[in-house]
Amino acid sequence: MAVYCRLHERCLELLSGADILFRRPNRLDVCLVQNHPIALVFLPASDIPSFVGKGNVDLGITGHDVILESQMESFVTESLRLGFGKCALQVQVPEAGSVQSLDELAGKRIVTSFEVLAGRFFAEVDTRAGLTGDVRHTSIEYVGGSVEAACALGLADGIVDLVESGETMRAAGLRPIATLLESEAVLIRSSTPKHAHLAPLIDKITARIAGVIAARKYVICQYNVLRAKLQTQRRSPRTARPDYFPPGGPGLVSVGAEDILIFNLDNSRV
Ligand SMILES: Nc1ncnc2c1ncn2[C@@H]1O[C@H](COP(=O)(O)OP(=O)(O)OP(=O)(O)O)[C@@H](O)[C@H]1O
Ligand SMILES: O=P(O)(O)OC[C@H]1O[C@H](OP(=O)(O)OP(=O)(O)O)[C@H](O)[C@@H]1O
Repeated sequence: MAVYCRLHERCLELLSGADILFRRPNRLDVCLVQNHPIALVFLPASDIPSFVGKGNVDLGITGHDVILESQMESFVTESLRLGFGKCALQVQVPEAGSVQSLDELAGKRIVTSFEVLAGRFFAEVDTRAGLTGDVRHTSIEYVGGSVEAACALGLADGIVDLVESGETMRAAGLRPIATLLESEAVLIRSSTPKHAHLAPLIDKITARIAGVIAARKYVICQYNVLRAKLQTQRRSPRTARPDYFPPGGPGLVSVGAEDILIFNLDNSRV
C-alpha cells in the first residue's frame, strides 16, 4: 500500500484509525505492518497512480489531481474519497497585470507542474480563440515547484497551480480566473489487479478506512428531556448537521434537554 507525503499526518491518522500498526524506520520508505500481511511504501504523490495502476502496489492514497495528471484514470479505481487534501487546480494571473481573462491568455506563456492538464485545458482555449494550425499556441512550461513565482520572474503570463487556502496565490500577487478541477485525497486500487488472492485483504482495508471516515462524520448524542417537553416540542427545521441529532431535531436538545452528552466515534481497537 502506498501513501503520499504532503498530507502525511492525515494519512497516518487514517492508518492508525484503521488499526494498521507499523513502525517506520528512520530514512526508510518501506516498512512492514505488524498486524496484517502488508508492506507500506511511502512514495511521492505523483508516482502512486502509476505504481497502483500497473499493479505493483495494491492500494494507494494520493490526490485525485495527480491521477488525472499522470493519465492513469483508466488504470486505477478511486474506491473512497478521503475528505482531506482538498484543493483546486486554478489558472492564476497577476492581480495588477494586463491579462485578466482566459481569452487574453490564449497564445501566451503558462508555467505549471500540471503540464498534461494545463495542456489539455489550453488546447481548448486556443481552439476557441482560433489559434489553430501554424498560429502560435499557448506555451506550457513545466516547473517542479514554486510555480507562483513564475509571473514575477517574467517567465510566465499566467500559471496553473493548486490552491487550498489561497494564501500562496495572494502572497504572490495573483488571482484566479478559471478552475480546471477540484481535488481531494482518494484511496485507489488497481483496475486490473495482479494479485487476485489479495482481494479479500484489499476489501477489508478499504472497509476499515471507510469506517474511519464515516466515524468522523457522526457523533453520538445522548440527553434527557422531561416527558412533558417531549410531547410539546415541535419538530424543528433541518439544520446543517442533521446527522448529529435524532428524529425531532436539534430543537429538542437545545430547548428541552437537561444533560447532554456528545461522544465522538472511534474505529480503534479496544
Ligand atoms: N495546498 C494544498 N492543500 C491541499 N492539498 C494539497 C495542497 N498542495 C498539494 N495538495 C495535494 O497533495 C498532493 C501532493 O502534493 P505534493 O506534490 O506536495 O506531495 P509529495 O510529492 O507526496 O510530497 P513532497 O513533494 O513534499 O515530497 C497534490 O497533488 C494535491 O492532491
Ligand atoms: O492555497 P495554499 O493553502 O497557499 O496552498 C497552495 C500551495 O500549496 C502547494 O504548494 P506546496 O506547499 O506543496 O509547495 P510547492 O510550491 O513546492 O509545490 C501549491 O503548489 C501551492 O503553492
